[in-house]
Amino acid sequence: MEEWVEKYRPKSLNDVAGHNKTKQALIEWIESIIGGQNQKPILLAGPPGSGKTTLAYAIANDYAFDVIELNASDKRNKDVISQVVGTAATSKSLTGRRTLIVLDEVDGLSGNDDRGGVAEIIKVLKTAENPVILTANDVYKPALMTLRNSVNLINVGSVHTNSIPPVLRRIALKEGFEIDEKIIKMIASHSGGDLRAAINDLQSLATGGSIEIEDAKELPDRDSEKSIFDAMRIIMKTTHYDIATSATRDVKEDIGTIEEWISENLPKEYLKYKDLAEGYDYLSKSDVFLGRVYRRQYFGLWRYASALMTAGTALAKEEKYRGFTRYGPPAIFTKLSRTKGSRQKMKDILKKIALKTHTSTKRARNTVDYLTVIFESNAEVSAELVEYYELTKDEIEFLTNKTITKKILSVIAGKKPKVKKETPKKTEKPKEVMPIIPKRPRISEPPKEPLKEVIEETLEKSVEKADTKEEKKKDPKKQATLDSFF
Ligand SMILES: Nc1ncnc2c1ncn2[C@@H]1O[C@H](COP(=O)(O)OP(=O)(O)OP(=O)(O)O)[C@@H](O)[C@H]1O
Repeated sequence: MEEWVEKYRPKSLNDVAGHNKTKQALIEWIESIIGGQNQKPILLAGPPGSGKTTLAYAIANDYAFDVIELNASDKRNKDVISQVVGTAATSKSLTGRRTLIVLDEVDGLSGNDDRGGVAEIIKVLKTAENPVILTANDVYKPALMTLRNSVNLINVGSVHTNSIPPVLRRIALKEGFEIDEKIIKMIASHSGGDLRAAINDLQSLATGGSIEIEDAKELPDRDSEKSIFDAMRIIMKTTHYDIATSATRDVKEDIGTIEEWISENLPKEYLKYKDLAEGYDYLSKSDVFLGRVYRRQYFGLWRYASALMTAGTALAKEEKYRGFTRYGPPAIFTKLSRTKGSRQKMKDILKKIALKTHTSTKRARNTVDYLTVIFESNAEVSAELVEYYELTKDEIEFLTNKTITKKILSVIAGKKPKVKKETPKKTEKPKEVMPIIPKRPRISEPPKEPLKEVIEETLEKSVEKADTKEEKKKDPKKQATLDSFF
């Protein structure tokens, strides 16, 4: 399916929503270049999806320039850059038109990479005679400090919320579907000035069938925090290390949840088996690190887990997949919420068994396995077990089925003594029942002799004992010392 953001990318500056000052600055810049003046390259800096690349293409189109784009997915090494920016600079393209060079996502470059890093780009830009437009999200990265001096920096803000609805309305009209104005407004306000996100949201709602207001309410809010949907899109689409690792920076979900999201969405994006296998390989490695972090509290390993998860999976693909992908939340979460009731029931059963058998609930799982087999084969034993473990009807049914449960319960009912309905006759004397008094244990038997005598006798005995001990001590012959051994 074609991505609407590409399909409806404005061809002319007139179609670019908002950014009036930027458009004016670009027009003046290109006209002065056409007029033969030397101009520094332009660096368009602004949030994702605000239209930086679109602006570059639109101006090229309006002034009949061909575009050579080097985006982050291309191998922007020194040779490629100097070949494109350097040698092509003075010549016209095959069509005889001039060329505009677009270097996308320069904030993805690392400062000291000598094969296509910032230093190399600056060197090449100085020799470039063709106009160059660079784009970046985060121009204040330290790596771009020196680059900022070699360019004309234009800050492109996010698209104003009021400029978004007309774009969405136009797309809906061209796609031939009707959409409630309230939903349009909702998409616009959710987008937080990211027009690409707004168009993607519109497309994902439209491809889901009818566009309902309830669905629109579910849209991720991009205003407050970066949404997990954006993070997915960035990780799945980019082939650049820095961009991938920073994708999850402002996402509110924890790292474990992000891992589940990547795991869920990877096969939706990576259609080549090799890419997919490699992607999962990185994800599993990240999981190993994450396990260590949790188990051993080695928080230093955290960043390796995060890098393997984001950049590892992003770089696993050979090349970018174009086209629209509808990312979604991990199925495991919906499954868990669906099965919450039954998991709770199992927990209750395990707790009961664990309590009676003095084991952990983990061990009690084995008992459950045996129980289900016994329930199916022997109703009498089952009845005893059910009574012993104090299982309820629901719980028995949960472990087996309705018929077996009925059988077991009828055995239990049959065992219970029947309550006599007739009341005993008043004249009849109740039979005397001899109570069975258990024999007391010996220890607690009272001494047969009177207490006083017993005490006196014991005292006498102990005095005698002490005397003989004293005598023994006094008898030197009987005293064994070390000397006596020599
Ligand atoms: N101001 C705009 N007017 C009309 N369409 C826009 C505008 N901004 C963005 N879009 C739409 O969003 C898509 C993405 O925009 P673009 O690639 O220009 O964003 P960007 O600012 O370069 O983003 P990134 O920083 O992620 O590269 C475009 O293809 C276009 O469909």
